[in-house]
Amino acid sequence: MQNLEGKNAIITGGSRGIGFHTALNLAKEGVNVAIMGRDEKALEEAKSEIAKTGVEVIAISADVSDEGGVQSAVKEVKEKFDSIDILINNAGMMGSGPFLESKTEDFEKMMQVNVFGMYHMLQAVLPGMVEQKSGDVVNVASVSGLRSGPGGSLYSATKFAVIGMTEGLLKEMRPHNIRVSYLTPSAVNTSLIGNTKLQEETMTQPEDIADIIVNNLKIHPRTLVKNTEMWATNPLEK
Ligand SMILES: NC(=O)c1ccc[n+]([C@@H]2O[C@H](COP(=O)([O-])OP(=O)(O)OC[C@H]3O[C@@H](n4cnc5c(N)ncnc54)[C@H](O)[C@@H]3O)[C@@H](O)[C@H]2O)c1
Ligand SMILES: CC(=O)[C@H](C)O
Repeated sequence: MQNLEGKNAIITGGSRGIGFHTALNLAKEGVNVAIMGRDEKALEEAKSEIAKTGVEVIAISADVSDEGGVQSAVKEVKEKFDSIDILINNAGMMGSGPFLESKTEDFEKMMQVNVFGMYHMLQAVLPGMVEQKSGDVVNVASVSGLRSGPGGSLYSATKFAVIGMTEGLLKEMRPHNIRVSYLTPSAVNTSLIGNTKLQEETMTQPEDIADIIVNNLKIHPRTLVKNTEMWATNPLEK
């Protein structure tokens, strides 16, 4: 295992849900964290909570689907932290419903956030990791990127794309001593899936995903855990 203390991380969508808990767990390990999101009030609240751990915390308001905004946000982080050692590409949105009732603009928006958002972050952060010959990237996909069902075709298309991009990239980056991996959670108890009628105790909690991310990051850099697939116990996922 490696010690993460003193490393620097960026977490997109770090103001709530999986992103917030991951940022908090990393901070508890002594990692300085930059959280990115769109809601300034939520970001400031998250920042105060994480700062109680004693690490350096930066909160930056940026929309991951805005390439220029991402470039400036990452530049700001690089100016404050010496290096970026860990990138958690977590920001995402979900839309669902019958395919024939879907609207092009809604699908485009979801692609922009879930796929191009990750692409912009990777383009901004990876050159520094290649230069320093080390780094960890975790792309949050979903079990919806492994299989799909009625009403889920468009969200699944974005998550299949995330996994495809990650599979190629991890092989390109491995010779540079950079680990690029992905996670495929099932139903996690966050605002993303809203009112699902699922019982909370049958769902994965965002803290569980954060535990898995941090545990994987602590594994010695010579070994890459390519994907961690998680299953809640609820009936949605049969
Ligand atoms: N909740 C689930 O059941 C579940 C399951 C599998 C995968 N996921 C994935 O986990 C990730 C995190 O989701 P969550 O469940 O914590 O949801 P959440 O809604 O609680 O959090 C999403 C975060 O992403 C941020 N975000 C959304 N659009 C953004 C944008 N354009 N720019 C910057 N930030 C943006 C939000 O502000 C928020 O902080 C998503 O990629 C989601 O697809 C969630
Ligand atoms: C939101 C999501 O990704 C599903 C539940 O797998």
